Amino acid sequence: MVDAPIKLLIAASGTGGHLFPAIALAQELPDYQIEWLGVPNRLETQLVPQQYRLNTISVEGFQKGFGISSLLTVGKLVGSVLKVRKILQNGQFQGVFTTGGYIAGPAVIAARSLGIPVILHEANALPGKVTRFFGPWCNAVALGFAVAAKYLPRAKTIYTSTPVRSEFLEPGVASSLDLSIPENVPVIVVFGGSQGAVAINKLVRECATAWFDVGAWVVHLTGDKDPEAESLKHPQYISLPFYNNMAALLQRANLAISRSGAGSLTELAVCGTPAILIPYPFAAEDHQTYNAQVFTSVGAALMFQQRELTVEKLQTEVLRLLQSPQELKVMGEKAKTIAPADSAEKLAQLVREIVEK
Ligand SMILES: CC(=O)N[C@H]1[C@@H](OP(=O)(O)OP(=O)(O)OC[C@H]2O[C@@H](n3ccc(=O)[nH]c3=O)[C@H](O)[C@@H]2O)O[C@H](CO)[C@@H](O)[C@@H]1O
Repeated sequence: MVDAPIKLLIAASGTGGHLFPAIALAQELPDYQIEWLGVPNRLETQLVPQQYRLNTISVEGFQKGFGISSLLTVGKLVGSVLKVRKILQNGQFQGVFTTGGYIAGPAVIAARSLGIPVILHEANALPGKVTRFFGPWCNAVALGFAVAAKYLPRAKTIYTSTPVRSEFLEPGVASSLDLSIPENVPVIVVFGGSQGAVAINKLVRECATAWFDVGAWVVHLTGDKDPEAESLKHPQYISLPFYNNMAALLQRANLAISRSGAGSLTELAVCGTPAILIPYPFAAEDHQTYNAQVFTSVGAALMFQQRELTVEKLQTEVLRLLQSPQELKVMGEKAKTIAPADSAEKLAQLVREIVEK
């Protein structure tokens, strides 16, 4: 008789940074029967492959009020926990994997109250509040950056790095770039996480002419919330709200200008792309600065805080780097030292060890 497949519920929601690592893990577990737990109106409805059934619950705003201070928050949490318990029981799930954030609270409580093991992956150098609070309840907390362990003294932490989408690891993926850019020109990629960054978009549009003048091309991933996204036209400028083949694009790029979300950073590291990092100033507890510091501390990137970054400064730094291929090369090599390529495998191994025990 063939054994029934192991059933795993993946609770990952909201941003590319939370979804892509979970999708990469799911792809590493082809023999598992996987379902998703998300929220009805967030990015998971677009990004989660259809083969994974998406169960949704409403937990919007949960993380913000998470101080156990507001009755409303506690009420919402109890409601969400009950719903997740029902999903887990009805589906007879044997394990839960989560990438943290607001969906993780109810997922962890529901699973642990039923004795179901939970593996949490925390991608950031400074773990989020939910991870710090619920980490000790989990069977293991896998870390995107080793430095995060010091903020989780009571959790069972293990460093796995953050999994990237499988195409990042395919040899020859660079040739799949479907943007018409001449071969020998320097390419600058600009992106602001999975949602785009309007403030960076504005700065870059004001800087770009000087970069075009020295022959550079700019691929600008603006997100879909920038009303001026279409305002710059130039033969060396490609602007898109979102681009899927990041693996090819980051390998082609000579320089990236980016926010410092954990997902973007890990991909930059895997591709060895030198970067100028501009942490999102309103990220919870300024965690993007902590992420960026992992890169600046080894010389893999430069970091500028948005409040201090003027058009002149960004324009000049980029021109300087474009004229210093050796410096770019060294930054790219340093970036590669940060990300081990087998993160998805390691994480899948950890899930198997815990869920199949
Ligand atoms: C604003 C905010 O709080 N963001 C957080 C969010 O990630 P957020 O999704 O904002 O940012 P990440 O850098 O982690 O991930 C962005 C992902 O989107 C992809 N992408 C982006 C643009 C595009 O056109 N195509 C594309 O595929 C990138 O390749 C990357 O995989 O969760 C991360 C992981 O907890 C955190 O580190 C980030 O700080």
